[in-house]
Amino acid sequence: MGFLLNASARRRTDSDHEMLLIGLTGGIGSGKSTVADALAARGAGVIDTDVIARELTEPEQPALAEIAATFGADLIGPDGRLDRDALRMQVFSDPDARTRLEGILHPRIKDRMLERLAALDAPYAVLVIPLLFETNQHTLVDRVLVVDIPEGAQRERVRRRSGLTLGEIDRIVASQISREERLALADDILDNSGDLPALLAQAERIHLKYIDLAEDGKDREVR
Ligand SMILES: Nc1ncnc2c1ncn2[C@@H]1O[C@H](COP(=O)(O)OP(=O)(O)OP(=O)(O)O)[C@@H](O)[C@H]1O
Repeated sequence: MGFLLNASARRRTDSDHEMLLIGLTGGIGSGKSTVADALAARGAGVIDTDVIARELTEPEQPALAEIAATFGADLIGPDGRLDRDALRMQVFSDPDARTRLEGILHPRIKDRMLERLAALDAPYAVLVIPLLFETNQHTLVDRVLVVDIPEGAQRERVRRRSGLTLGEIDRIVASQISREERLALADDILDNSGDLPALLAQAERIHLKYIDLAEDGKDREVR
């Protein structure tokens, strides 16, 4: 067993992997995908739960049939594809609906994530989980890496990319854990208030740190 002696091991509860597990999270538009791509390019094993959620709701997938049965067949277009915006609108302001949707997707996401994790060959693994704290999945990982962004820059970047209105962005931000709470729960923080090169330089440093931690874990295993 590796990683039992570092501070992060306190999180090792309902999961027991040999590989160092990093949970990567942050608010909407904070830069999670950018960081995940940079770490993957360095050799980290990256598993993105948003990507898995999209795969699970492709046409013909069992989860999609369950979503249609629960939320209405009109969410599926004539091409068999899920109308993600319509579903988001339905669950966004309705906590019960949101819980039902999570009940359909989360167990499947977790299964697929663990399956991919078992197949990874990498020095450490990064699980990209946007709602890591909100869904209590920080108990799954050894360390939590938060990408932090000030609210002004966050609104601006999301607006530029998504076409959401500022009001819609504010509602999404308000539905997530606060920036302060997220930072308080982080083990490692990347500050994305600067430009892209500044973020990538931090990603490089954290990658080297994780390589070291992964090596330490292996050493303890051997001893
Ligand atoms: N430091 C930066 N300077 C300028 N643009 C940036 C910076 N970091 C990220 N971006 C841009 O901001 C947008 C959001 O970044 P990214 O997609 O990595 O965030 P995310 O946290 O994965 O978003 P989401 O929560 O929507 O999945 C992207 O268009 C990205 O290229």
